[in-house]
Amino acid sequence: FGLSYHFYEKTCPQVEDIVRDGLRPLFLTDPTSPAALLRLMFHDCQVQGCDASVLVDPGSGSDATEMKANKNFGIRRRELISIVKSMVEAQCPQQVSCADILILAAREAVAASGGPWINVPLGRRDSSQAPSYRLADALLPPATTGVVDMLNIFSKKGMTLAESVAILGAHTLGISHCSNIQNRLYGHKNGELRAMEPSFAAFLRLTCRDGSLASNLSFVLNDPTPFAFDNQYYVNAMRGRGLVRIDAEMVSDPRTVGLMQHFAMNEGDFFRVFSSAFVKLSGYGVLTGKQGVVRKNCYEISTRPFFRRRELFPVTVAKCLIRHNNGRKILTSSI
Ligand code: HEM
Ligand SMILES: [Ca+2]
Ligand SMILES: [Ca+2]
Repeated sequence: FGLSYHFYEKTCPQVEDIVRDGLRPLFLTDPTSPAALLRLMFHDCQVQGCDASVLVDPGSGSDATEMKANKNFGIRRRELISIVKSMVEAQCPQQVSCADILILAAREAVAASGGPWINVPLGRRDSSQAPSYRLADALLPPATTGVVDMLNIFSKKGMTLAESVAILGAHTLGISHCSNIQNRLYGHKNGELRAMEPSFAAFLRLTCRDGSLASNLSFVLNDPTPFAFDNQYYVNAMRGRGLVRIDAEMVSDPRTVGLMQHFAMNEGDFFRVFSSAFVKLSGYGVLTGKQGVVRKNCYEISTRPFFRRRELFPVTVAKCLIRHNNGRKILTSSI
């Protein structure tokens, strides 16, 4: 019982259109949001699988949720998923999981930025438990991740070497905060500065001047075209302008440099391999069938399966009405 390309055929055939039409205007008002949603998908899938756990807010069954993890620094625009979810709920109540909406939103983020349109199977369910921020901090890769650890992360998701190099092409969108590249400028470890093109190193030092306060506020573009999903990330990295360690190290590691070069020259191949990598990442550790729940609000863990809530609904309303009327039985008789 896995994911399917026709999962909502009967229950919400228009779901993919709702997500697309809902997001496009939001992307226009904030062109940095596609990058945010693509990274959000990775950070969800990496912790307890693609189950929308990253969307859960504190105060709904767990007091310190994933977003409290240091490694989730820079994760933003989670509210877009809630906005789209409410659009979907209006047309197909209690059918579509937040986990599926999150994947569809990331797919739209890629397509709307000029990248490939990726056909993704659906049928994920939402977690009914929010993992602790400690688990997120343990599982999300640090900014200092090198090639060996990166390949380890993605081979666990069934990705080939080429797919692992292609999924990092997500860094064609968005930004990195200076705090995440400090190690590359002042660490002098692993010959990192030497590998960097000198004028780029000078530019980074200027943009990310020392000082911890400034470094959480200032940022650098991941590639020269941060709003366009293109292969400039690879072109840029091949020129010694890779930003975070993994971007730079992939052009010096013999296992990955050939693929970096290839994707820099062949955008079509990058798009194709990225698409299959995306499907593998988005299918990682998913809950399906009767596992998990379909949350009503993406930010709230529901403690009971949904049908139980619906059964309880009239009783709950009745109790509230009685309370609000100080026990007078005016309205309650109509229930
Ligand atoms: C070993 C793997 C990875 C490492 C070490 C890594 C590291 C980072 C770091 C340090 C940042 C900067 C965050 C900030 O300062 O706000 C970043 C940004 C980003 N990452 Fe990754 N990343 C990895 C894999 C991925 C994957 C698999 C995806 C998506 C499929 C992804 C998508 C993004 C995007 C889109 C941004 C820009 C976010 C924005 O503009 O808000 N990354 N990454
Ligand atoms: Ca998750
Ligand atoms: Ca780009």
